[in-house]
Amino acid sequence: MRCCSPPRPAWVPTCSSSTRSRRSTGPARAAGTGAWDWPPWRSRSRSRQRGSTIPAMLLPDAVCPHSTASPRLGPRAAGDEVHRRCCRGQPRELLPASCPGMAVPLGEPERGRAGRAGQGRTERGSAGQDGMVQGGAGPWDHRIIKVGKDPQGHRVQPAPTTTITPNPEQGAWLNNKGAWLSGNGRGLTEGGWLIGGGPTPRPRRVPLTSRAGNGGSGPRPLHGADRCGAQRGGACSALLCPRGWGGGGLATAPRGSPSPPPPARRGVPPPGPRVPRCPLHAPCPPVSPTSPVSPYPPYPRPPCPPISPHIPPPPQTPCPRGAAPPHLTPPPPPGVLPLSQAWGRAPRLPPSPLPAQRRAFSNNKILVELDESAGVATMKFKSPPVNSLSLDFLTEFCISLEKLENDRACRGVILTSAVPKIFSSGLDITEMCGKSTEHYAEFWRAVQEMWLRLYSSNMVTVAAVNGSSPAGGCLIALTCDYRIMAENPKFSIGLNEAQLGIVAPFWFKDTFVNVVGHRVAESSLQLGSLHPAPEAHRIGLVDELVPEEKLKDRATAVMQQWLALPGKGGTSWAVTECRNGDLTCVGGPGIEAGSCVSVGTGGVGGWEVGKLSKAVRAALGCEGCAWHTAGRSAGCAGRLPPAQLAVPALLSRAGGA
Ligand SMILES: CCCCCCCC/C=C\C/C=C/C(=O)SCCNC(=O)CCNC(=O)[C@H](O)C(C)(C)COP(=O)(O)OP(=O)(O)OC[C@H]1O[C@@H](n2cnc3c(N)ncnc32)[C@H](O)[C@@H]1OP(=O)(O)O
Repeated sequence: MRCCSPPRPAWVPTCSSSTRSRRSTGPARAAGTGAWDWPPWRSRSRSRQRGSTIPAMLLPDAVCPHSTASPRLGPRAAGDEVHRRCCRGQPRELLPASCPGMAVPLGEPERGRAGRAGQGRTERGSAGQDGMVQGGAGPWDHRIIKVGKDPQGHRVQPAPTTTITPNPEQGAWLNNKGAWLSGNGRGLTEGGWLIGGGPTPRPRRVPLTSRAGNGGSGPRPLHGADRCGAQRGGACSALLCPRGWGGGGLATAPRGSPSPPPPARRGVPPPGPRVPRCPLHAPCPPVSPTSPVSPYPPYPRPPCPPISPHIPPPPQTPCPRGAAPPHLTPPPPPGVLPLSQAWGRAPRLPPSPLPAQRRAFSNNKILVELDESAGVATMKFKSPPVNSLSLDFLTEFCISLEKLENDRACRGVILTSAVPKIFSSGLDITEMCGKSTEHYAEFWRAVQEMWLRLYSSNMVTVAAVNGSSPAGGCLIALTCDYRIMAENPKFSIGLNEAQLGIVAPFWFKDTFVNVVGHRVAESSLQLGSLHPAPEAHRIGLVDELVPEEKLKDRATAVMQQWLALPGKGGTSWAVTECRNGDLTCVGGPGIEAGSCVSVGTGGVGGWEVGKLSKAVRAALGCEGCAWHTAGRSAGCAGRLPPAQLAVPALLSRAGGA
């Protein structure tokens, strides 16, 4: 029986052959032992392909680290507790009866859960993941088992067993979370992801009037009290609860969405007209200082981000980012509509007509400054004396990252410290002794969460290491795309756990190995070495050294370099045509015509541009189909009309992956 997925992300696989083969050290059973690595996550090479790998499985109950059957998490009580919270995010159909998550009555409307899907809740999103559907006894019975991003570029994770019901009168589709889908049955989309058909094992029709929640594109506001799992007695995670993220805004239909207005729910006044989702227009949600049922210990929730005074307040006002900049909209190839025309959405944010817009938000331990014009945020750790990674820090880190992840204006993050001479001292040692088992479990979960979110961020991440960075601090730097360190030899970095008499977790190790190579990692880990900056550079632990006063500028320059690339951080889209069994890029900004375009293994939007391996091409063997890829800042808005896509064919040729 399958149980819960990792704490996050929790995509449900569509195919065992999905992308596992592309991982160097992804989740796998240890040979002969039957044991599973945990957390099931990819590692990456330095020439990583962001978004090209995904967690490829739900974990069986026995290997869920939070389940009582897991040998990894220790005492049963802690396992139960965390497992319950973890599994809260899973469709109940997939939970075993033994799962503590099943303690929540099945009959209860899943409002809090539904609210997770696409409402400010971001899933560690591999940009290249597609929605897949199992089933379909009729043309409208589909079980979405994996989804990706919504049309605005926000990742969504609807419950993996979404049932889609047609609403013929309005020519659209409604899933069992109340989210509107658009499409024609062959190319249904939810949250911007194409879904297909097939027989449904157990189609579940949900009467319109009993639907609760909103799968992400529905009209109901995010921040109502009934949106929060905490309000119904369910577990509410600060990271999951939309109210934990002040900038979530309204979960409304994308601009130009063909979705019809939603039906009124019984007892619920019909919602107002849909308005474009613009974080700057989002009303500040009510924020409760603490949540009694939060799996996190009470902590002051971050205040809502300030709304820039120059942004007109009414949400109905057309978003100033709405129009596509002409110079960024490349001419489409013959017969192919520009993505923005095809779907009525801007493929990316226009440059602001105003002077550089900067926004900042801050919580107790992290200061975030977002330069909207550059699309780059700086996260400054400000938790003196040493920026130790306490539970509070980790929680705020994840919230800040998620905020930025949800912000279309942000495409890259620079991590640095506001504390002189210290980047981060690593895990807060005081969190690791004299606390309850539950606290340990919670703390460790938060450590993993931080790593997972950062590692798999769709934003370009650059560590500007302006001080010492032992252990967990080093992990943060390792988890970024690029590391620049101040060239002060007094600053050191490394995984020094051995010196503390503890062993770096294997995923610390894997991340380290990916950066410095096996042998260097081996000896460094065994000795618990802290490498002075010059040595760290020599062994490849950091990518470059610069004088401390130039660190910021250099990080900014590197970021610009990364963001100029198409794909993950880039702003380009490209269209490919299949000619003679090959995929040929017909061009796009920053993409040379004739270059290969990575199509991953199915799906639309968000794919990175890069080399398309012969193997993938052979697997796809596409003929006469068109494909496109959209960069993140295009908000993954790029979708060709279904008629122009042959995605199902591609998917089937790719083995359903
Ligand atoms: C609980 C469930 C999970 C269990 C998991 C078990 C397995 C985990 C296995 C491995 C993962 C571990 C990862 C880690 O990150 S462990 C932490 C490793 N960190 C260190 O070893 C850093 C130790 N600190 C230093 O080296 C230095 O403090 C410094 C270089 C960061 C700064 O030096 P300096 O400027 O001279 O400051 P001080 O040394 O005087 O320190 C100031 C102040 O800060 C306190 N402090 C330092 N580090 C930490 C820390 N990691 N956590 C908490 N507090 C820290 C230090 O004690 C001083 O406090 P004060 O005496 O009260 O002023």
